[in-house]
Formats: sequence, structure tokens, C-alpha cells
Amino acid sequence: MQLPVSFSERMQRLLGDEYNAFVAALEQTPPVSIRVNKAKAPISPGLKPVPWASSGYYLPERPSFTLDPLLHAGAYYVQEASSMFLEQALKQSIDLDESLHVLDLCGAPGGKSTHLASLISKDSLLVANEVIRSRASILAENVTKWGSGNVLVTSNDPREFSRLPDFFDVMVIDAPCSGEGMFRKDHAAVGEWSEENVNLCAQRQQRILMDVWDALKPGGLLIYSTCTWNEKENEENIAWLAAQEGVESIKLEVQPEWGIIPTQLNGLEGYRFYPHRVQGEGFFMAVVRKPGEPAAIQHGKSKKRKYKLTLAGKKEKALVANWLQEHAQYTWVQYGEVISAIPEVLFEAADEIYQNLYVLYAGTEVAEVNGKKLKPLQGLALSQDLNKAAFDIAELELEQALRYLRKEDIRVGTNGSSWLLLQYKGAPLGWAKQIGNRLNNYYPKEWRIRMELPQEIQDTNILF
Ligand SMILES: C[S@@+](CC[C@H](N)C(=O)[O-])C[C@H]1O[C@@H](n2cnc3c(N)ncnc32)[C@H](O)[C@@H]1O
Repeated sequence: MQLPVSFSERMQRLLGDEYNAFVAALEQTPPVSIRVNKAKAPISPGLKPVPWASSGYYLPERPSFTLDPLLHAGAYYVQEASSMFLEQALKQSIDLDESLHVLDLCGAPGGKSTHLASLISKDSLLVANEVIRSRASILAENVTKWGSGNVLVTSNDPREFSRLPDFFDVMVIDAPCSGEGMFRKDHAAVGEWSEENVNLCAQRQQRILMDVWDALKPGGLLIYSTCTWNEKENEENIAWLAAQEGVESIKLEVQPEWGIIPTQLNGLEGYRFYPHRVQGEGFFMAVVRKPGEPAAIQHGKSKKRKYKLTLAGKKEKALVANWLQEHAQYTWVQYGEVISAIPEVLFEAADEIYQNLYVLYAGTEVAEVNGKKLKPLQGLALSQDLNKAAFDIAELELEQALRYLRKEDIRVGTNGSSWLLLQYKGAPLGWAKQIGNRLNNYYPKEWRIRMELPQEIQDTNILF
């Protein structure tokens, strides 16, 4: 790999004696890691754990993930290991049993959003945002597959968050950056790198920080990360923010054997990940607290407010309520023909998000109403709270599951006219409508596997 000269000079200055080991590590095959959705697969796979993440594991080699139906079922997410350090940032800085409003501002494709969804309490709301619309759809797909039910996916420019002053307890800004830490995974990134782009990225990151700052509560946490190593986009930006806003830096405990390098600028802590030190890609993270007293958390519906969300009709609600477990804990809303379930304690906050932002997906999309007919939706099939007892179920073999996910016609030997929940190794994949012994495939067209299936399909056995 031909590294740009000014990049190499900087890295030599930063790493000193370790520079040669760093360059050698850039030539090695990147490690492969996954994060397991313990709500769907409550297991400890016999895999080497990522030391700083409770559900992160390394795989010995890269399988064809597309050919594992459990990935499509949201049973795990393929995520670079260094990024999973987010878990330490949260666990060491805030009580995750509290009910929190959390923003993941730069969310797509969804690694940190799905991680956050697993870490926060059921009474907490995650707003997973992505400004670029096409990428926001991918974020919504991954959030739906994860199936937590307390996430709203939005697609807004950072500046539009100023409409929500003092709203969030935690903000994660995984900023768009010059991507030096991805050189090993993505060789094209080396050719696209320039000092000028580093400067542009640093300026854009400052703009993003200022745009959303008012939406963070006094006393709230900001978790800032990039996948690059230059100081301008990292320590210097945190120092710049501290100079503007007087933030308090949060120091995290890192075990020496993790290989993470703590850094400091003007007394502000940061954490660096290098590929010769950790089994992961290049990464930087810093955690700061906004000055001021935390505002008291308020719940419940206020009497005076006019809501944007419309409640589902009693009749419709009665028909679908038992499709989710613990259905009494939800508020059922209807948007056009779609009935969704939003945790009742989050209704007020969710409505405020609807009033101010562009929402692509909210809570759990349960059913589509068409006159007297009800169609169960993909969000329900993939919900962690799906009440399987309410449906007929067919268990698929590997090849059948992949053909279903390709949206092909399959037969499973059933006969009837009801909706059928199709699952693989016990994990729901989606719906089919029985028409006699035929099945209509209702897997979402945009999500379908486009890859041709190989002649011989091998079970990847990643989880079980
Ligand atoms: C590093 S990626 C996020 C990765 C994601 N957090 C994850 O863990 O999967 C940065 C994201 O910022 C988005 N982005 C680009 N320009 C932006 C801007 N001006 N403001 C906010 N986000 C932006 C990109 O589209 C990209 O999805």
C-alpha cells in the first residue's frame, strides 16, 4: 500500500518506534467481527470475544454473510470491533437503567444505532438519524431487523435538531471523516485522501457539533468518534468544542491489555485505536459532558398538547393488539394505513420528534389496514416482542430460507389461507400468505438478496 507522504510523516511523529509495526499491520487482512442481538439469540457463541463489548465476537475468517438467513433475521450485525468501544463510553458515563433520550446523529448504516438499542433500557428512546435519504433507508432496514421497538429513524440535517432544545440526554456523533482508519479495509480510501480533505472534514465536524449542541440537555453526554487518526478531526476538535462551550471531559477506564491508547489535549481525554495494537480498525473516541445541571426527566401525557400522532381506532387496535407480547405497554398509532406500536412511556417524546423531524420508521410497524383486511408487516415479524403464539409458523431449511429472502416462490407443504410466519433456526424472517398449497412471498422487495445462490449452499453456522 502506497501511503501519502504527509500522512506517513504525521503517523511517524504520532507513533515513533511503533510506526513500522503500524505499517505492517495495514498490510494484514482485517479482522472480522459481529455483534450478537442477545434479545433474539440469547447465547454465548464459541467465538473469541471483543474485550470491550459484551456481545461482540471475532470470527476466524470472513464467511459469506449474505448467505446466512440469521443475519437477515437481525440475530447479529457485522460490525468492526473498535467501534464497539461505544459500550464502554456509555456504561462508564451514565446509568443505563434510567430512561434516556438518545440521539445517534450520523447513523447509517446502523452499527452504533443497533448497539445503542441493545444497551439502553426499554423506557429509553433512541433517535437514529441519517441526513442522506438513501442511506437513511438502509438505517431503517437495519433498525427494523434489530427489532427493539423503541427507536425512531429520522432523516434530517444536523441543523434541524435545533428545533428540539435540551431534548437529548446522550448524543452520539460518529462524524463523517477523512477515513484514515479505513485504509486497510478500503484501499480506494488511500487514493482519495488529501490534507485539504482533512481540513474540510474538520470544519464540517465543527459545524455539525455546533448545529446540534442546543439539543443536548445541560449535563448531557456527547460521545464523539471518527475513524481517522489526524489530530485536527479528533483531539483538536474536542479542544475547540471545550473552548467554545466549556465541556467537562470524561475519563474512561481502559484495561492495558486492550491495547487502546489514551491521549490528552488541554486536559481533555481521548481514546485511539491502531491496528498494530488492537484487533480492529483505526478509530478515535472522546466523551464530554455539557456544563449545567441535568433537567428533571418528565413522563406521561400532558393535557394541553395537541398531538401529531393519531391513535389507532379501537376496532383495529383490538384486532392486532395480541400480535405483540406485553401489548398493554404500547400506544397504538395509525399513520395512513399503517398501525404501529410505540412504547406508551415514549409516546410524548415520539410525538415531539414527529412534530419537528422527518420520521422514516417509528417503534414497531405492526399491520396495514385495508378495509376489513389486515396485513402483518415486516417490522412485526422482526420485532423482539413478536407474539409467535398468534400465528401459524413454518420452519424453513437453509435453501428454502435463502430462496424466500430472494423473494422467489417457495412451497413448504402447508395448506390454508392464513398468514404464515416463516422462520429459520427459530428466528423469524418474514411473512407469506397461503393460497391453498401455494405461498405468496411478502418479503420486502427492497431488502431481497440479489446475489445468485451457489450450487452448493453451506451453512455458515456462525451462531448455531
Ligand atoms: C462514519 S459514518 C456513520 C456510521 C454509523 N454511525 C455506524 O456505526 O454504522 C458517518 C455518516 O455521516 C453521514 N453524513 C455525511 N455528511 C453529513 C453531515 N453533513 N451531517 C451529518 N451526517 C453526515 C454519512 O452519510 C454517514 O452515514
